[in-house]
Parts: sequence; C-alpha cells; structure tokens
Amino acid sequence: MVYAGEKEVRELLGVYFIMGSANCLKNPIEVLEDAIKGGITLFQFREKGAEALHGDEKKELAKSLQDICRKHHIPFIVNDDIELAIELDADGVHIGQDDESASKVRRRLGSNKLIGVSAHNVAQAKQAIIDGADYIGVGPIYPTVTKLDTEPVQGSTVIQSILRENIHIPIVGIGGITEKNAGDVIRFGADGVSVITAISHAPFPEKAAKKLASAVKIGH
Ligand SMILES: Cc1ncc(COP(=O)(O)OP(=O)(O)O)c(N)n1
Ligand SMILES: Cc1nc(C(=O)O)sc1CCOP(=O)(O)O
Ligand SMILES: [Mg+2]
Repeated sequence: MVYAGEKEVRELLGVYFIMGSANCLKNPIEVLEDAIKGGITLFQFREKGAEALHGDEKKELAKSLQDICRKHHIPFIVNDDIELAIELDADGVHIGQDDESASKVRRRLGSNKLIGVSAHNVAQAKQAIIDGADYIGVGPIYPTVTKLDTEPVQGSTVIQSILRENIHIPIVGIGGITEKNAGDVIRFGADGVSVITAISHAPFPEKAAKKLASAVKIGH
C-alpha cells in the first residue's frame, strides 16, 4: 500500500510528473532520475502519441521506470492502460472521461490502489467521487502543446467552481503548467500540479523539478 488516506494523497499530488518516451529529449530513465532528485512526489507513465512504444518495448520501459520509482519510494501510476497496471502491480492508474469507467476500474483494482480521473466540470468531479476516485486531474488550466484534443482552456474556473460547491476530493491541475504559474494553480485551490513539458523538456530536469516544488510550497 503506497498511501494511507486523503491527506497523504493531497501531499502526493504536489509535483506530479507525467512522461513517456516521446516526451523526452534524452533517455527517459535519466529524465526520471533527475526529476526524482529534484523532488517530484508522484510519477505517471503516459506512453502515448505517434512515436510511442508498444508491446514488449513499452512494457520494458514501464518496468525500468517503475524500478526507479520503487527505489525512491515514488508511487508509479499508469495512464490509460489498466492491463499493464495490473500486470506490473503498479501503484495506481489515471483515466479520462473517454477511458474505461472509473467504477469498473475500481472494481478491477481493488481498494488499495490509487485511481485518478480527469474531470472538466462539477458533474464529472461528483461522478468521480461516486466511482471511487482518489483524486481528480483538472485541465487544461493553461494552453498546452502536449495534448491536442483537450477541452477548452479553463484557468481557475473549474477548480473554483468545484471548491465553491464543497466537493471534497484531492485536485491536481494540468495543462501548460510551468515554474512561473505553478504557484497560481495552488492558489486557485489545487493540491498540486501535474506537468509533462516543464520537466521533460527542461535542459536540467532536476532544476526544473526543484523550482516547481518550491513554487508549490510557496503557493500553499
Ligand atoms: C493527472 C492527470 N490529469 C489529467 C490527465 C488527462 O487524462 P485523459 O483526459 O485521459 O488524457 P490522456 O492523458 O489519456 O491523453 C492525465 N493524464 N493526468
Ligand atoms: C495529458 C494532458 N491532459 C490535459 C487535460 O487538460 O486533461 S492537458 C495535458 C498535457 C499536459 O502537458 P504539459 O504539461 O506539457 O502542458
Ligand atoms: Mg486517458
């Protein structure tokens, strides 16, 4: 078991690094090791896009990244691919509105795995709680170049409407987040920030992760 309860989930969301091989400018293993040195709190393996690995190559990379996470006690989350998460005994999964339903995934994974669900409005946030999600990913907060088929950019609006309605679930912001705006995302009411480009494209991923961690701390 990698987490004990809601408070711990909120802490885990602090600097949530998401990455796959296609996002990296150098070896993904080095990028992850540097990001961990810089202070990331959670990692999601998101092997997606035209250049993504498949089959055994995908599994081997996932295993290597999971080993690094285990060594450093960083929970390893798998994006979309529930079969892979089960096969590797990952610490959890992240699913979107177009993926397998969260309630079904909760039944498949049991109660001791972390499940994140993307939510773009209040109704989806409420449904995520009913379905047994541990946290929601809310975005895109800012314009992103990483994912083309996103919902419209929302700034603070969705996070704030979720909080105004007293919906109680850990929240991580996503989309276009950098060291410069991460503090604002926390001040909007998110528990943490999830980033791809800000770390994976940084010339020094360790430094980038450190700056994000510090912005998140100041934002709280
Ligand atoms: C933390 C976090 N939040 C949102 C997403 C996006 O998930 P989804 O909408 O399913 O899109 P893909 O990432 O699968 O393209 C995420 N991955 N992580
Ligand atoms: C994977 C993803 N999901 C989003 C959403 O809004 O649900 S935005 C996004 C891409 C995040 O990458 P970057 O940090 O490079 O902007
Ligand atoms: Mg998805």
